[in-house]
Amino acid sequence: MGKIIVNGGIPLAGDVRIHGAKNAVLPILAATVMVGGVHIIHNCPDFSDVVITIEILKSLGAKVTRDGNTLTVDTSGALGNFIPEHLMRKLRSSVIFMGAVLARNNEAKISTPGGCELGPRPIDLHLKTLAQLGAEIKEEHGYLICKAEKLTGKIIHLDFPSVGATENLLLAAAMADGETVISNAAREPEIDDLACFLNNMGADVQGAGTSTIKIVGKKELVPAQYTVMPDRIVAATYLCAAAATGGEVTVTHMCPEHISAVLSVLADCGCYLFSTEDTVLLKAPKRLLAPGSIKTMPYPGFPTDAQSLFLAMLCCADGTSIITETIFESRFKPVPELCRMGAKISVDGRVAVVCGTERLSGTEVNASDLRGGAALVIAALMADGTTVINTPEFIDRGYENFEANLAQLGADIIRYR
Ligand SMILES: CC(=O)N[C@H]1[C@@H](OP(=O)(O)OP(=O)(O)OC[C@H]2O[C@@H](n3ccc(=O)[nH]c3=O)[C@H](O)[C@@H]2O)O[C@H](CO)[C@@H](O)[C@@H]1O
Ligand SMILES: C=C(OP(=O)(O)O)C(=O)O
Repeated sequence: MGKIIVNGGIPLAGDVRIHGAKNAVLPILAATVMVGGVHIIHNCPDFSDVVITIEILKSLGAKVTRDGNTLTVDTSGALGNFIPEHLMRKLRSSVIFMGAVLARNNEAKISTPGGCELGPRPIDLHLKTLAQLGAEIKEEHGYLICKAEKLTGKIIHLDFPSVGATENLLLAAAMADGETVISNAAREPEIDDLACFLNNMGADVQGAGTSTIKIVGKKELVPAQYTVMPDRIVAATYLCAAAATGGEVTVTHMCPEHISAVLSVLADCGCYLFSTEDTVLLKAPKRLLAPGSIKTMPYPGFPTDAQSLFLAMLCCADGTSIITETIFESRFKPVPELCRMGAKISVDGRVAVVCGTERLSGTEVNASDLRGGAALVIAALMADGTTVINTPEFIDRGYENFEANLAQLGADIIRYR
């Protein structure tokens, strides 16, 4: 088990470049199996969720090579329809292979996916809506056996705008017979990115990024070349780290429009922000102001994936912040660890009340999920003294060169593997 050691109290300064988005690249890589041939994926970050997705692709028969941030994925031989449970359980996006493999092979055998433990994460909406397109799905010995002689386009209403269910539907509908219309679709930018990749493969997807998506099924697709969008949650992470430490940081190669809700709260906290098309400069005040209340919502609302980051950042703000988590049942896991560092946070169900304190003090804490782990690093950067963060492997799921980037911004941070 590795650890991250941080000596806090240094305001971050400088520039940091944002890598490709985890939640975009994973479904895009899954979509490559829909048609045999050589796909080239640029701006593909190198972290453990991508490494596992590559293992899944290989288990299906694909050949994958990396040259810097470009992946070449040859899916000519990716005719497998079985994904072993030990790979499925390592990440959430493994479930998107269901739509992809079904579209190519009319058959898929997978187990339920993993991902961060944030409370129950059922896949009932994925199963229900794929069944509406004509898939028959049975559960046997812990595996989901999915079969579809033929997938047929339908008008489908999602009871909740689930990101993953929208993605699975996009893939299955892209090669179905006829037209599919998804209403109450998820509007996250990663959905639009996946749709753009599918359209590069010759699919006909219109309206992605809005709540109504129309897909006209195509009999054949072609391999594609694509550049993955920047990671909006990673951008939010560096901005929060800069704000928490009273720093001045420019985040580059990002899309400010994707994090409008995050930028608006940072401005309420007293930060000066200057955005261009693909950069954000943040100058933080000496002490942040508590922004009042934050409520996580589906896009374009405040992202649940940024909630833990703000929770940590606001521990030392002037005033009381109320954070309501509406997407996941159990996403306040870093709270006990932050309290051990001196934070004053009380949680009642889905609401956390953070009473800003003057200072946090370093101690030994345990990361237990991806963003919660990043949040502990933010707390450590603003704390007095030394903080040891155990199990940083959770952070490795979705951040490339995290400690090196923070060190580049002036942080005193070391990673032991
Ligand atoms: C790999 C990836 O892209 N992960 C993101 C994706 O996760 P994911 O795709 O799992 O998120 P969903 O939008 O599907 O889930 C949101 C909520 O809907 C519920 N639900 C979902 C599906 C379903 O069939 N039944 C059901 O009840 C979930 O339990 C959760 O409470 O979107 C989340 C919400 O923005 C983000 O936090 C994750 O980072
Ligand atoms: C919850 C997250 O990821 P996943 O859905 O892959 O667990 C996340 O990226 O914060």
